[in-house]
Amino acid sequence: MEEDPILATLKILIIGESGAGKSSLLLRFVDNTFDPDQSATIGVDFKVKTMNVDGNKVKLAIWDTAGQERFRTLTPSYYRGAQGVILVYDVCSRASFTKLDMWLNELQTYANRTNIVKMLVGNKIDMVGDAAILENRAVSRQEGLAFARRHQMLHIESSAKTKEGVQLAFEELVQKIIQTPGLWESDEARRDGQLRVGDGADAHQGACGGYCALT
Ligand SMILES: Nc1nc2c(ncn2[C@@H]2O[C@H](COP(=O)(O)OP(=O)(O)OP(=O)(O)O)[C@@H](O)[C@H]2O)c(=O)[nH]1
Repeated sequence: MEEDPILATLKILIIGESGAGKSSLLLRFVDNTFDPDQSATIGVDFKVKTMNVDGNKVKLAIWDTAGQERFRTLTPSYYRGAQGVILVYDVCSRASFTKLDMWLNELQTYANRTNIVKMLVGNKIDMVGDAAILENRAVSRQEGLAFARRHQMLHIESSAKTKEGVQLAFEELVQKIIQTPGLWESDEARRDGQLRVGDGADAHQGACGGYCALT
């Protein structure tokens, strides 16, 4: 049987504070594993995954960068050509949320596409799910959502540990990229009618109206 052609190859970045769970989200998404002793990223890591969104086969090149300043090198080339970015904070760390402005500034400085699609991910919700440990939460879901709206980002809360929200974060991001005209290269695919968009009038907004907040 003939395989579906790849509609596009997309460059996705993961940025955010050290320890927020960037590498863990990548590992969960690509290899479906979790390491409680995940070590800090030095420089840049890179993984490839093919996924299917709305019937479109898309190849993702996902770049995971070090959150720690001393391990950060080659910043401009890291950002160049990216169509999507996942901005990660830890729902138990106020500092990781406060630092989001800095990451957005860096993104604005180095990314060469103005219409890059952004997904804000509040990670480690497994740490706050139980009433007994509710006091761990440092950033409310509403606050995360409000920040995302202010900066035209999608928003999801996730756990790389339990898998919650991880697949959806990548899917929603890719769906929005594909639906953004001029953002990805293969315009021939649109003309040739290869591109399939989800059924229904709200296809442009994804499964959760453009701003995902898992309950
Ligand atoms: N409980 C819990 N722990 C997590 C989760 N995601 C990551 N961790 C843990 O948090 C720590 C930091 O995770 P990393 O994935 O290395 O974080 P990072 O953002 O890539 O950090 P840098 O590489 O330094 O930028 C590790 O001990 C992970 O196991 C999560 O969803 N839940």
